[in-house]
Amino acid sequence: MRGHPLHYKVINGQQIESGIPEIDQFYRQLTDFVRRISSDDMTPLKDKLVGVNINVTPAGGTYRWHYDRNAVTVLVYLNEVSGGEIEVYPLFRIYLKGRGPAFLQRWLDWFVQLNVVRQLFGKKIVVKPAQGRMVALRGNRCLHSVRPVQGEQERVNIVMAFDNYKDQNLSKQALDQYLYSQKPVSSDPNYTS
Ligand SMILES: O=C(O)CCC(=O)C(=O)O
Ligand SMILES: [Fe+2]
Repeated sequence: MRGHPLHYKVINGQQIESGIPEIDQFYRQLTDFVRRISSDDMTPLKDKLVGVNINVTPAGGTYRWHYDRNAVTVLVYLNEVSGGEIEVYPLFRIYLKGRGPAFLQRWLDWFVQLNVVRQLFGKKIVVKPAQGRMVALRGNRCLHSVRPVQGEQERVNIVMAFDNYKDQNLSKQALDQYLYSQKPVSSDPNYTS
């Protein structure tokens, strides 16, 4: 694959809940901490499939520049590998939060992640994966990506998503409309308000 491919395997939230319930518990126990650092009414996602995941990124795997759909993401790295650093531009998104047309948000997101824009205006933070290391970010505001994993070993981490209680209902509506409606809607629920 070329560019910044999406290249990883996922153990989803339902598999975690039945097979590794301790991790599901840990996810729910983090809620207070996330509320404190974000000063917002965050909850684990109602959607059990996507709320907590374990990502297994094989050697050579990367994760392209993106924003998460949810407000706060907490990552816990389970092993140390060479490469595989997460790169973050904190609060770099020009975020309309549904107060503008979807095409404009899509264009702003495309523009801001251009190399030249990032290099001129951004201040990048790079974090190496290490066993037990935790990273919390405003996933829908911070532009982030993962550098290629080097060596032979897979990179393994827990990804835990939190969102504002009200926003979860909104984005669920948008997703349901996207999945089930006959009407043409914006092609990607990331860009519906
Ligand atoms: O694995 C990481 O360090 C980041 C993963 C990520 O950004 C995501 O799953 O949305
Ligand atoms: Fe992400």
